[in-house]
Amino acid sequence: MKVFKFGGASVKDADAVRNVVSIINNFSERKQVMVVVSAMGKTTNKLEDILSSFLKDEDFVSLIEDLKAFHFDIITKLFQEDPKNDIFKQVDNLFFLLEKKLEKSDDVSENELYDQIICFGELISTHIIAAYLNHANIPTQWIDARHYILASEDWKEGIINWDWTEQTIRTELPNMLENQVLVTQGFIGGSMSSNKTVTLGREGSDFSAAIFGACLDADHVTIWKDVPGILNADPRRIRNTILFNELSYKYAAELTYYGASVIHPKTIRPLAIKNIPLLVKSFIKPEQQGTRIGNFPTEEDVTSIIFKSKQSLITFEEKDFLNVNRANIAIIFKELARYHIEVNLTKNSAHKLTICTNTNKSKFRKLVQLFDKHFHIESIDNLELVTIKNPFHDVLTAYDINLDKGVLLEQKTDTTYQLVRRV
Ligand SMILES: Nc1ncnc2c1ncn2[C@@H]1O[C@H](COP(=O)(O)OP(=O)(O)O)[C@@H](O)[C@H]1O
Ligand SMILES: N[C@@H](CC(=O)OP(=O)(O)O)C(=O)O
Repeated sequence: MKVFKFGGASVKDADAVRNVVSIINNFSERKQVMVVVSAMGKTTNKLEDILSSFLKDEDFVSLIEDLKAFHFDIITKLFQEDPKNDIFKQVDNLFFLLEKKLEKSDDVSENELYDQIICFGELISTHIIAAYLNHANIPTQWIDARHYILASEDWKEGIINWDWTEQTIRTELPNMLENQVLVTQGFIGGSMSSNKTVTLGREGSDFSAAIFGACLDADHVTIWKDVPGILNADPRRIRNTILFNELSYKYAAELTYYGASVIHPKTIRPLAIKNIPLLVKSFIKPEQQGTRIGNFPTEEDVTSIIFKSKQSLITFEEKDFLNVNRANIAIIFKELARYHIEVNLTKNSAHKLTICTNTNKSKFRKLVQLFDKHFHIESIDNLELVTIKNPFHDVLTAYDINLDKGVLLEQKTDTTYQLVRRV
């Protein structure tokens, strides 16, 4: 069996959905294929705006209306010859349920509410894709990922219960895959302790595809993108990029760790453990090979450039003229792990520990609360982490990487050059 994952860009309008259906038709046997789909276009960002307006007591209803109109426009175009198709009622009902969830309650934290609202993007898109596949005479069943992927109630970044998830997927899905296409949501799972939704981290649909692929021992997992495959840099940032035909799991994991947004960082591991190939292919030119990620030799001499934006440098400076020592470094790192604060780069000197991390104001406030007694804590925001794998002399000039606004931190090893710059 195989798993196909389609992201927001691949289902952003009616033509895009038609293209997805033609890929499923042409590149699968209409069975033994599990299709994992994200929310359409920028729907997840729109849902975040709706939630934030609701929390600020601003007008969120008109934002819901806009999002509903966006989806209705797509289904009206797709089901022109079938205006009575059930999908119209289903989408209407999902928007009704979305509005119902937006009711003030003191029992529900903002993060928990976030997950109950944000999941609607994927719920709506998968209903539409499944209905359109059936409309195109491709037998398809919609399934609810929350019944198969179980996660902890770490809202916004649920941690997978692998044993339960693997057992359920293995027991229930193979039969269902026998003679039809299964369509399900990326990015969402069900809670282990209630029947609530838990999301798996922004852009986490790739990870969902890897979970299904690993649990079903798939022949391969294909992620369909708007680029020809994995390139040595984001083509939106660098001209004349190079396509990797083959890439080792290790190198791919490294690129995603440094911030290559083309695949979610959690995607590689479950597939690498089972040696399941991960293909990254273009939904614009689906007949092209794309990139195959597997157990290939590491690419020692390819230069790759990765930009990770929305970074902050947080500095912990000792208040008592004590040096930053092993003991307090350990305490700081323990708390960073507890609050899921990513450490993308570190530097320590006699009195200071500096970390480069993803900007997150509320997590920063938490750190200040925790460590204020012993440390002066400062954050510098609006930064970008640039990582160059296998750099060469003059690499910055060659790739036109401009440092005019200032570099705050720089680190070089034999194979990797990293710098944090202002943007
Ligand atoms: N190394 C890279 N190779 C290819 N694409 C990259 C790379 N780094 C960043 N990207 C960007 O990732 C984008 C695709 O990811 P994304 O927009 O998240 O897709 P989707 O939402 O459809 O899953 C590309 O359009 C490209 O600009
Ligand atoms: N819709 C979610 C999950 C996701 O993975 O989306 P995409 O595949 O479009 O990056 C998000 O935007 O975060």
